[in-house]
Amino acid sequence: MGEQPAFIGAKVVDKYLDFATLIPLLEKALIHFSSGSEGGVVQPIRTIVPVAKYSGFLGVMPAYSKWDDALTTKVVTFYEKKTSSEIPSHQATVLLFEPSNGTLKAVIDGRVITDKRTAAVSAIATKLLKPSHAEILCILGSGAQAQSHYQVFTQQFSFKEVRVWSRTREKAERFARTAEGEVHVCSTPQEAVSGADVIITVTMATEPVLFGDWVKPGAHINAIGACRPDWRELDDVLMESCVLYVDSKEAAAKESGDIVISKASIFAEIGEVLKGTKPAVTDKTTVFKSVGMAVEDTVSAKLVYDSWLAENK
Ligand SMILES: NC(=O)C1=CN([C@@H]2O[C@H](COP(=O)(O)OP(=O)(O)OC[C@H]3O[C@@H](n4cnc5c(N)ncnc54)[C@H](O)[C@@H]3O)[C@@H](O)[C@H]2O)C=CC1
Ligand SMILES: O=C([O-])C1=[NH+]CCC1
Repeated sequence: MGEQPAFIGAKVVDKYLDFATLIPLLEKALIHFSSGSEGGVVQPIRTIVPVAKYSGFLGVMPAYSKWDDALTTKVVTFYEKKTSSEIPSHQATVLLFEPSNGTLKAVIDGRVITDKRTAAVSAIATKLLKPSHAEILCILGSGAQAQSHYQVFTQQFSFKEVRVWSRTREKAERFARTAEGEVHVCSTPQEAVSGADVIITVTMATEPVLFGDWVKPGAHINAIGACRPDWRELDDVLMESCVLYVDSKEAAAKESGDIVISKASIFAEIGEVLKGTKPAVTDKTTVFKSVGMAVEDTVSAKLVYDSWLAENK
């Protein structure tokens, strides 16, 4: 038997995954992913196992990145109904392998990776697609992704006003209380969205919570939920009238009800915009529909492992 794999928990992951370091790595990964075989990313569509009895899902997300020489698989579970406030709706573990021989090098907490890399990718899309004078940020949802998106968006941009709406007002109020800056709690999603320049939808909704008629023309929307083909966050009016960007065309068209049900056509992957092969439209309403990609977990896990190794040699 060789050496035991390292076990890296959530606190350590959080310490090493700072957005300023993570964002450039994710930008490169998105470019590599959208460059076909030249990009050296091997990432099949994830396998999802429904656990219908408990309204849950288990996803397996493997990827290899030639440029990072990193091989991982994430195993993620997500449950529609929370059984306890202590157990997060999404839990994950990332396994990091030595690519040259397949040895397992590390077992890494994947929850913090999922929260942070998803928010960082939304920030990348927003930098490209937001209107030139973006003053009002609106967040629909108040869970784990709302937290990580708030963190990176307040770090990377300077909005004059941040609004939050959540199904349960008390949760929105808790979100506002624990936020570092001022957050205005709204009573309805329409109130929160009205006049907003950038909107983030981070809910477990299965029916639309954001309607095109409410959205200020030219706003940019990051749509993070609705990762099942029969789940939606955005209505047909918005999906049909926006310029639609995604992380992966193949995955988004298969996995998200926002696209499957509306049959909206995809304009570009965000990696194509970063590469310069597709334009960033900033004078029309844009949607970045994110479903989450394994290669984002790969580069995040490698950053965590390399930082951990440097301190624990
Ligand atoms: N695109 C990506 O890469 C990723 C997407 N996600 C998705 O992001 C969304 C949020 O995830 P987390 O913050 O981790 O979950 P969470 O469970 O921490 O928070 C969920 C939020 O959605 C709200 N919510 C639940 N049902 C709702 C409904 N029917 N209508 C309106 N609001 C509702 C809850 O009140 C809560 O504020 C989920 O849909 C999740 O699957 C999660 C990880 C990665
Ligand atoms: O990319 C990801 O890890 C997920 N996307 C939706 C649920 C989990």
